[in-house]
Amino acid sequence: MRYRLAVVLALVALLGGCSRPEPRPTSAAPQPTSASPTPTPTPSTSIPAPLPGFVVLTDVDPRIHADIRYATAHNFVGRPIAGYREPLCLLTRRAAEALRRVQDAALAGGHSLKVYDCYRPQPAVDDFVAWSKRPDEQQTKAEFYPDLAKSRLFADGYIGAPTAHSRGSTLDLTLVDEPAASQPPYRVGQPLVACTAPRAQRFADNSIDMGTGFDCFDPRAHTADPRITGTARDNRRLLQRLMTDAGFVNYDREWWHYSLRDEPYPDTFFAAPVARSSVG
Ligand SMILES: C[C@@H](N)C(=O)N[C@H](C)C(=O)O
Ligand SMILES: [Zn+2]
Repeated sequence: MRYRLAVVLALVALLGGCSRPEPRPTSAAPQPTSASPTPTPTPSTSIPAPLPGFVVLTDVDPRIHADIRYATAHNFVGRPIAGYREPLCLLTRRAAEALRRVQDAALAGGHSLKVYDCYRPQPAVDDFVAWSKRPDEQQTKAEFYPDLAKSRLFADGYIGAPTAHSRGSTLDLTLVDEPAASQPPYRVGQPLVACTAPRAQRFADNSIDMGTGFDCFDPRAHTADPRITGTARDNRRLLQRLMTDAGFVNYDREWWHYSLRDEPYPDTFFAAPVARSSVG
């Protein structure tokens, strides 16, 4: 009997990830109107497993740029995040192929996509949650959440646990000019500038101007924030049109966050690390 149970558990593990009910926004957070990425944490153990039907985005479309921030120290935590073993964008094949169509359209207009984060393993989400409970660790506040208390980051919907990213068809991205301008490397300890500062002052990301930097936890990052006008507003709208035309939905609190509407794993949150060895 015990043996039979073990076989069943092993089969579940082999099928990959763990299935959960569709996440809901936390009651503390305002309700997002689209692509809700602020679900209620669901207690359960995620099973590291190969990622079925996932691909490395650059294998599907090598023209797409990548700056996988959570594999580096240049993110809101200030160090590489658990589970990011390699700086890769892993996605379901369906999402990657949809992005290839977005890239075709972006290139026709003189732009290219640049991805910041794609599939995010559950251990990375756990790392974010653990970090959020250590109020003393705020070395990146000046850049990433200059006007928001760290204690509000999850409650206000800027970080999700669990997150749609763990289902493999959600990603964070921007547009760069093509050919892309070079970007200075981020050096740990360099002076930090608020992500809400004008483009010429904040970190010199080679993104076209989106009105704030990436992972800027501030209402100015809300896609339709009325303070974002002119070129930056046009650029957000351009990204939104390109992505929407290919079947993605924007999260209205983050101009960079998109989910494939028709995702293949709407209920499954994966845990395998971000590494080439995790894809089939
Ligand atoms: C943390 C940020 N890049 C992001 O993806 N936020 C949403 C809300 C998420 O974590 O799902
Ligand atoms: Zn995101």
